[in-house]
Amino acid sequence: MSSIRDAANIIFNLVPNLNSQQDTEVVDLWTANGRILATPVNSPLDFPHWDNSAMDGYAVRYEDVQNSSAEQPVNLEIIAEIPAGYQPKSTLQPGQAARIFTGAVIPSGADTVVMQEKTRQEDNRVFVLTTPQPGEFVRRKASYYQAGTQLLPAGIKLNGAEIAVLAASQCSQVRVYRRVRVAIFSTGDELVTLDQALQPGQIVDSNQYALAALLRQIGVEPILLGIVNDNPVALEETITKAISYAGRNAIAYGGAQPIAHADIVISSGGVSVGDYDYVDKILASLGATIHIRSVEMRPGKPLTVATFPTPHSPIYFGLPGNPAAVLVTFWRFVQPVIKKLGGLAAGWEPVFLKVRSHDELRSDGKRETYIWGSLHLIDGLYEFHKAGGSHSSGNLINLAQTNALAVLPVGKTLISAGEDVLVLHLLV
Ligand SMILES: Nc1nc2c(c(=O)[nH]1)N[C@H]1C(S)=C(S)[C@@H](COP(=O)(O)OP(=O)(O)OC[C@H]3O[C@@H](n4cnc5c(N)ncnc54)[C@H](O)[C@@H]3O)O[C@H]1N2
Ligand code: MOO
Ligand SMILES: [Mg+2]
Repeated sequence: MSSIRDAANIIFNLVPNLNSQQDTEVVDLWTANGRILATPVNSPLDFPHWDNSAMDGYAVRYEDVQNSSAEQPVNLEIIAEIPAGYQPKSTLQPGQAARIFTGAVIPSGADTVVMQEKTRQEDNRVFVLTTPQPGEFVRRKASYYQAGTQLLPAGIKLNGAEIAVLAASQCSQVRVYRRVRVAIFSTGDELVTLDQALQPGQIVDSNQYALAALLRQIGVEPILLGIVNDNPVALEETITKAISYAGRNAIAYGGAQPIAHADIVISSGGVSVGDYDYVDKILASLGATIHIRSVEMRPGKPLTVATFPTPHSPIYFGLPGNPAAVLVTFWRFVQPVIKKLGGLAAGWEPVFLKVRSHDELRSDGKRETYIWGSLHLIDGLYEFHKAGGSHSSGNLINLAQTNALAVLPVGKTLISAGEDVLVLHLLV
């Protein structure tokens, strides 16, 4: 049985780097939200593009107003009005000012802006009621970004701020990593789809719905392979299909024939020691290397992670069948793998926060224990509240509304109410 730390190291090191040329696509900026930038972006534009005003007011020569005050205001001749979007036509001479508005180009000769509230205008003259700082309220050309240097690095997620930066630099299309392909299926003779009448002994395959939703939450459209019976032949057929899946986004590697399989295959169930738990056996018969068979964690102990002796092998996750184990192992291992595989250079690792626990938390101390619950903001600080009801890994009912998992390491049997606890933060 691997410790969580070892398992995490082994699993995260299995993740191949997507090829920054072949595993990419060009998308329109309007649809780039949430995608990972595949190549660094430079801009030929300076930001700001030209010296411009940060205020509505008057562009002046600092020299003219350096001793101005409310008692002894300097007054200047207003020689121009410069709204945003216009090119100034004249140069300020000593004793002159230009009426200017936020975002408008600073006229030559001027070096400082006095905000309107610190002035008084009489006809074509402005009285300056303060001494500004030299250069005040001038947004200097290239002071935010110099043309030709790196604007955005590869490997970052494009959200509102990054998309604004790209739009401002007239980047209408961007090269991003292709979406990660993930195939999922469930195993178990007891499983039926949710529209089937339940016979004694049967339950609905909720894991596939859970996994599909978790994947869509991180921008992956899952390949749904359905329910597979506890039957070695059917299982082998499905696993073979999953690892050789030729999907819509077929990609050619190294100029060879297009081979497009899932990058990741996730099954749930059939990885424990029962007579009908066939997953590991089938993986072995297909020549897979099984990197992880079980992990010192609760829930989630019988976790299988494997790869196949094929170029660009998918990573196979055989998650334990219990619904809580599926969610916990997905959040702890699978989600980071998908983010890393998807090209995210940093920030793909699980995030643990130290917060106060509202409730007493207990474990037998034998395995690292993940207790589901929610974070509540109390006076600006997060507090962990344990979900009520049974924490059996077969109970999916009280998993609803979970947004954090409290972690009790091996050997830790009790966290008293009010004590600090590390929680795995689940907000994506
Ligand atoms: N002798 C032992 N038995 C078990 C051990 C052990 O160490 N020794 N480990 C237990 C733990 S911990 C877990 S977790 C489970 C994992 O079992 P499997 O991965 O083999 O999963 P199954 O046996 O197929 O199912 C377990 C449980 O989950 C339900 N299930 C399965 N698939 C779904 C689905 N798609 N949707 C909803 N629920 C599902 C299934 O009905 C079972 O109740 O093994 C323990 N046993
Ligand atoms: O690991 Mo199991 O998931 O404890 O129920
Ligand atoms: Mg089993």
